[in-house]
Amino acid sequence: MQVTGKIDEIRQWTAQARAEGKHIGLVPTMGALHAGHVALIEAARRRCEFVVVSLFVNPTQFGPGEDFDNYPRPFKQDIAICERHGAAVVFAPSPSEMYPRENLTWVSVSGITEHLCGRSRPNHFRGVTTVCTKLFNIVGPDVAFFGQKDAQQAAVIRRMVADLNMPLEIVVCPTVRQGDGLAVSSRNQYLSERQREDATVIYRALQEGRQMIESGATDARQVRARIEAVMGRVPAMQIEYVSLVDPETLEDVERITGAVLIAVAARLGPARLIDNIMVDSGKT
Ligand SMILES: Nc1ncnc2c1ncn2[C@@H]1O[C@H](COP(=O)(O)OP(=O)(O)OP(=O)(O)O)[C@@H](O)[C@H]1O
Ligand SMILES: CC(C)(CO)[C@@H](O)C(=O)[O-]
Ligand code: BAL
Repeated sequence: MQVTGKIDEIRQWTAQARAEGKHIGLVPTMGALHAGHVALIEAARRRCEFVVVSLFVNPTQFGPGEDFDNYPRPFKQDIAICERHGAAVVFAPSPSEMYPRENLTWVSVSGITEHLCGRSRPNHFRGVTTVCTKLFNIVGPDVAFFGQKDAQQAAVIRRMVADLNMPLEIVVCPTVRQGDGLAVSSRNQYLSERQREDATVIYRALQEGRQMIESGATDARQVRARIEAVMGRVPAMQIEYVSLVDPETLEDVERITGAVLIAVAARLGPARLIDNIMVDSGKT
């Protein structure tokens, strides 16, 4: 496995792989790799002969007061995980390699970025879409792999790629969970043992929402109230949002007909946690 922080170098390596007829898969990450990332790398390996994993804590997607400085960066461990799971290349640029000058050019998706996490993280998705565009331009992947855990991010990237005719396919992989249902996330590291236990209420609450819908509930307000009540059993849980939205437009739904995405965000001590499930009411 090769490792580089240099754009010129990764370009040479991917050009060579392309010339050899290999499909290039890209797994964009911010490092602190875990089972969720490993599932993306494995999905990439099944589809592509040449898998690039990027490790880059992207400053432009963090707002003031967010955890950019504290975000975990266990570089050696990440390299070992990529090697173990068969990546061909790790691309781990520095901030100055990615942003050598003041950035004046942004890629931003309107509409769907304004719901859910967009409300509390105003420039977040602009940072994500800009850095993903840069990564796509640098690596030139045939396929890029994202996780459903960040459902809004996946929807935004899909939309950007479609709207701008970017020549790659986006694959979204299912959320990897721990045995008790908690979605695996790098930010779970911020939780104390007690908070880690409390965090399991999020998935239980989502499951209650699923059961209500599968038992025939069609009023989104009622389902939301139930989810909030279950999460509220943990006094330390500060709910940011519980939303039932259309999976593509991410607009709130009032009456549940067909597929609905239930998405939540909450603060628990030092961590901001997000999770979601897709539920199909079977009604059209
Ligand atoms: N539990 C998971 N299951 C599937 N994919 C995941 C999971 N967690 C993260 N991913 C995906 O991995 C990619 C890189 O995400 P990132 O490096 O931000 O990890 P993260 O654990 O989501 O970190 P954070 O806690 O900062 O949100 C994203 O496409 C993300 O959706
Ligand atoms: C897609 C991404 C790597 C862009 O920095 C990041 O938002 C993430 O890790 O989900
Ligand atoms: N996984 C999403 C990246 C972020 O929260 O900044």
